[in-house]
Amino acid sequence: MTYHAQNELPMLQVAQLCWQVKQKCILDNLSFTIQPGEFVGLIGPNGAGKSSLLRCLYGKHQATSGSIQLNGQHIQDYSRRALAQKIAVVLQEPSASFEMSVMDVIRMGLTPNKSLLAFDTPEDRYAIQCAAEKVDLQHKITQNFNSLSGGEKQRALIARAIIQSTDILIMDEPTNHLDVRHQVEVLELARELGITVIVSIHDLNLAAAFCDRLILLKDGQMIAQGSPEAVLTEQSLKQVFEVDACVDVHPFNQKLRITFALRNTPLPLPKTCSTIEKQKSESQSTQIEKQPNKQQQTTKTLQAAGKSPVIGKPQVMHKIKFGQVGFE
Ligand SMILES: Nc1ncnc2c1ncn2[C@@H]1O[C@H](COP(=O)(O)OP(=O)(O)OP(=O)(O)O)[C@@H](O)[C@H]1O
Repeated sequence: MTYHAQNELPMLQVAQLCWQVKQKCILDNLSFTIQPGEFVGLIGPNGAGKSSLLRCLYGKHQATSGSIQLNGQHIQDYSRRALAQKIAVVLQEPSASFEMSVMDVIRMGLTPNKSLLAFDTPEDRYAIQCAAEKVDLQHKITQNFNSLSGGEKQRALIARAIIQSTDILIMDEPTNHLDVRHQVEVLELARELGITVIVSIHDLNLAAAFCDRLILLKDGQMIAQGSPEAVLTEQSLKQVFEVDACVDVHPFNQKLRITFALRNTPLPLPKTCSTIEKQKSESQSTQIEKQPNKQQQTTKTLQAAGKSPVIGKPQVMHKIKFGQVGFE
């Protein structure tokens, strides 16, 4: 994270932000600040409000109450063009399909800073070429954007954001369509830009590896914010995602490593087996009282399970004992 003087004005200041749709509260009283150069991750389960919060931050949604200030000025006081000069946005799915080449899509990043009728300068063409190379699409620059794979589209939109040359980059699940190498590369790329990055992300290991700070949301409320170490605890993950997680340190990069288990108790035996186990233990307590012989015990267990005893086949008992199969 870049150094910030203690009293430096936050780049973004969000105060008691609420956003409602038809009386339903989607974002509930969120307050936080973001400093220049910070890499901030929004995390939380599906429907937590990550995309809604990002949409408020880049001015697509207007807050129902509360405020968002960018460099000390209310976000709704910026014109669309002025906002596009400050904030670049990479969305999960492009809202429009672009019947144009990759080069033209990337070139769109230049428009907030150029007049509409201006021709490309050699510097513009160089910037487009460099941005395409950065996202590893230089060989597809003339291809139609709509014919790209999901991951390639995502990278083209990131190239468009790169040449927009803004102070803030907002990305909504930018790693969604990407393979592992490109996931890491996209986040590295965003980090290398040295600008403020706000990213919603589901992969908590990537969030821990790349983000300076995390904001953990659930049901539109902020559950925690702070360093990955402060936010990604086993308790908070259990509370928010309802899964058991093991949080330790990755030996490669010394960043947090999160491993999930859906349950921390052994899987229950199949119903037939556990029923039989229960009946068996009841049978055993009966055995202590009455001391029946082994054959009587077997018969009693099988009868309790509603099955006919098969005398002279002890392997059936063996199967019951180890819970491998039922009688079916
Ligand atoms: N325009 C809208 N109208 C009605 N409900 C909406 C609208 N936008 C979002 N919501 C609701 O708000 C909640 C939060 O949605 P949002 O997309 O912000 O969550 P998210 O954390 O980004 O989820 P995911 O991880 O699944 O992308 C959801 O219940 C969603 O259905």
